[in-house]
Amino acid sequence: MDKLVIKGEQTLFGSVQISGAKNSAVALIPATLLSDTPTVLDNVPVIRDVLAYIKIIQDIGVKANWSGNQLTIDPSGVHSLPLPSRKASQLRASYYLMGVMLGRFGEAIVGLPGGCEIGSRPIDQHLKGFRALGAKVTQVDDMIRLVAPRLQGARIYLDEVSVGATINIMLAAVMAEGLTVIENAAKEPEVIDVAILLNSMGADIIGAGTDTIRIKGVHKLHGCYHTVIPDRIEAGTFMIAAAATRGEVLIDQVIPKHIEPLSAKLREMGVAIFEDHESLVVSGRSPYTSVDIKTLPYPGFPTDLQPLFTVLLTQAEGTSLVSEHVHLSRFSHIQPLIKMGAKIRLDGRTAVIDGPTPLVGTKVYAEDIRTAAALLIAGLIAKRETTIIGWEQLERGYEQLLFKLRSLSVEI
Ligand SMILES: CC(=O)N[C@H]1[C@@H](OP(=O)(O)OP(=O)(O)OC[C@H]2O[C@@H](n3ccc(=O)[nH]c3=O)[C@H](O)[C@@H]2O)O[C@H](CO)[C@@H](O)[C@@H]1O
Ligand SMILES: C=C(OP(=O)(O)O)C(=O)O
Repeated sequence: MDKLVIKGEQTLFGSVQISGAKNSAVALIPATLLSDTPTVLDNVPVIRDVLAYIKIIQDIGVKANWSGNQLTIDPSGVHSLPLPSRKASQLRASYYLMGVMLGRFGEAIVGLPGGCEIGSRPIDQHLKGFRALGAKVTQVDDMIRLVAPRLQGARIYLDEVSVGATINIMLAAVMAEGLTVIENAAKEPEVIDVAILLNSMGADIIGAGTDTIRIKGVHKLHGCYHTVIPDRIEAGTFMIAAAATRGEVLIDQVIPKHIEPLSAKLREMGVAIFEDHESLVVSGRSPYTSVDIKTLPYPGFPTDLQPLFTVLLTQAEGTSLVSEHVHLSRFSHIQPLIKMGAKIRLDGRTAVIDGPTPLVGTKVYAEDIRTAAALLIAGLIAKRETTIIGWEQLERGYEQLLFKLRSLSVEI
């Protein structure tokens, strides 16, 4: 199926269980290859990026077995092989095989990563970290080669707060000689999740979740059992959808603190949110007032929810400003939204949204996963039907999305 047709003017009601986090799972899976005994990962989302990762590691001798959402990874047969670009470009997180292979075998040959096309996404900070640990880095066409028979701990200051670089350097440094200190590190919950896994495997990491992470190298890691944290972006998607459709949804199996930057903004515009330990209820209201958001590294407002929040702001009274400070040109959702009737203009890295405007369903094209999610929400509130081409991007990161939406009374 190459298009998704959404009936307009729908309201979400009911409860939904949030799956394990895509951006954690795709880092935890390669991290398990640093040991030579099996690790059990629980709450792993069955999504396309995870399945692609499993295929990649199976090709280098790793055994992986599913039991529901539990994934057992046996890396005892892993061997180092070049990861060609056609495989590495299937997803962003293939870059973690650089840190893992370098840490485990002292050598890695990995193609440049893929992922959402949301502007330039350099990996210079990953390479700066590997160089600081003593690796020789060369690039031929779209392949990166890293060599370091023995990695040596180092002090690394990141010029950009990067989730990928922070995790990749942690992966390479866990078995390096001596102490590594990452300064200006990313503080995202996914960084902490990886550090918890590595520590359960025998690593010595402190400070994950702050901007200074200290890693004392150890000689060997072992397998363990670990549960993937809930996907805060999936949770945010349902929260915004509930608010935009003026519905009421219980979002279950979440860590409310991880979604605080979104909850705070929703409350500010008039959405009612009731929090419990592992769940929250989002209750849509009318009218909403305009608010401004600025995407920033955690605990700032997450860039991955910016396109979706923009849709909600088209329904708020007044002018809202959305400034993108992480992926500076992440605005491919703006044109399709304008086609649906939204009043949005772009001024550099800021979208200016005048609302409220009724949206009208039409045929729209989604270039990446969060644009697809944004257009899905736009389709739910629009008049008439919306057809999304490129909707299969959603399968990269949303587990059983259509099933979950149908259970919230959505016709799709
Ligand atoms: C698989 C995964 O986890 N993807 C997430 C990860 O992507 P990803 O790890 O690619 O994003 P980063 O946190 O690295 O990027 C943040 C910013 O730093 C810049 N940068 C990054 C690395 C580098 O070497 N040089 C550099 O300049 C990027 O261009 C961007 O402007 O974090 C992003 C920011 O929360 C999210 O949008 C993605 O969903
Ligand atoms: C940008 C995203 O993912 P990736 O980094 O995998 O492309 C995302 O999940 O919104």
